[in-house]
Amino acid sequence: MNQPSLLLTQGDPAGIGPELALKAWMLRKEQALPPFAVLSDPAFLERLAQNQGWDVPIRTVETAQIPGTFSKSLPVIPLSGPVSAQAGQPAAGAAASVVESIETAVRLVQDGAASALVTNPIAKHVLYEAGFRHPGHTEFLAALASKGGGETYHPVMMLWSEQLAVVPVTVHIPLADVPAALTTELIVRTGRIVARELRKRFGIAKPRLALAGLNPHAGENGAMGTEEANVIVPAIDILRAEGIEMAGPLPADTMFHARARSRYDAALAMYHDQALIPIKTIAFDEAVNVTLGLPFVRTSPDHGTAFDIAGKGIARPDSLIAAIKLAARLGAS
Ligand SMILES: NC(=O)C1=CN([C@@H]2O[C@H](COP(=O)(O)OP(=O)(O)OC[C@H]3O[C@@H](n4cnc5c(N)ncnc54)[C@H](O)[C@@H]3O)[C@@H](O)[C@H]2O)C=CC1
Ligand SMILES: NCC(=O)COP(=O)(O)O
Repeated sequence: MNQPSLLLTQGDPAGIGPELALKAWMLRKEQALPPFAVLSDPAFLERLAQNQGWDVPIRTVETAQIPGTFSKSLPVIPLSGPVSAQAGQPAAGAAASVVESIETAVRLVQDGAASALVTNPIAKHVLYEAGFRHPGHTEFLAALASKGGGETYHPVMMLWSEQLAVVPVTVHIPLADVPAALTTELIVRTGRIVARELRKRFGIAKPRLALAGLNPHAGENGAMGTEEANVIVPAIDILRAEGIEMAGPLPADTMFHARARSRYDAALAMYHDQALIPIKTIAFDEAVNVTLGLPFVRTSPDHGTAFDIAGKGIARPDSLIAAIKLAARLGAS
C-alpha cells in the first residue's frame, strides 16, 4: 500500500452518515483529509448529493484505486445490491446493506487493503428488528475479528477528545443490569487494554487512569453502596500491582471538571451514560468513538443517526472528520 486509505462504512442509509461522508469529501482539502472510500451503493450516494445540490462526483473503485481517485471524485466500493432510503425514516429492509458494508470493510482492513475503518452510525433498534444479534458496532467488530477460531478479542469502547477520554466498563446493557455485570475481572481486563493501547497507539508512555465509583460519593464508605469496596478497589489494587498508574474510585460527579481532568489520561466509568454524558457535554462536535482491543483500528463519530435532521443538509461533519483524522493517525502507528 503506497498511501494508507481509510474505509468508511455506509451506516444507516436513512440517517446522517451518508450525507456526512459526502460533506467530509467536500472538505477534504480544507481539512487535509487522507484518502478514503465509502462502502455503499454509488447510485444511492449520487442521488443523495443531487438532492442536496452538492457537486460530488462519485467513482466506483477497488481499494488500490482510492488514493489516485480521491482528489477528484469520491471513491465508492459498491455493495452487492442497490440501497434506497427515505431520509429520517429508518427501515429494517436496509439492514442487510448496513451489515454488508461493515463486514466488507473489516475484511478489507484485515486483508491489508486499507489501513483503518471509520464507521458511520447505525440505529441499533432497527438492526435488531432485522435479526442483528450484536448490541452495537463495538461488539460486532470483536465478533468479526474473532471469526475463524483464532484469538478472541475483548472490545473496549473509548470516547476520545483532546479534552477528555472516557471508557465505559459496561457498555450496551440496561442500567438495572450494571451492578451484576460489573466484576473485578472485567475492570482489570478493561484497564489493561486501555493502558496498553494508550501506550501503543496514542504514544502515552505512562498512562494515568482514573476509575469512577458506581454509587453516589463513590459509596460514602459503604453507606451508599458496596461495589466500590468489593469490586472496584480490588481491581485498582491488581492494576497498580502491574505498574499501571491508577486513581480511584473517584466520586463521578467531581472527576470531570477541568482541573480534575488534568490528572488523568482516561477515565474508566462504570456504565455507558456515566462516561458519555461528560464527553458529549464538553466535546460533542469533536469527540470520536474508538474501539480498543481489536487487531485493527476502528473509529466513529460520537453521535448517532440523527434521524430528526437527516436529509436536511444541516448535520455537522466535525465529529466524522475528527474520526477520519484519528483513524489515520492510529492506523499509521
Ligand atoms: N456509533 C453508532 O453507530 C451510534 C449509533 N447511535 C444510534 O443512533 C440512534 C439515535 O440516537 P440518539 O440518541 O438520538 O443520538 P443522536 O446522536 O443520533 O442525536 C442526538 C441529537 O443530536 C443531534 N445531532 C447528532 N449528530 C449531529 C450532527 N452531526 N450535527 C448536528 N446535530 C447532530 C441530533 O439531531 C439529535 O437532536 C440510536 O438508535 C442509537 O443506537 C448512537 C450513537 C452512536
Ligand atoms: N453511544 C455510543 C454508541 O452507542 C456507539 O456504539 P457502537 O455502535 O460504536 O458500538
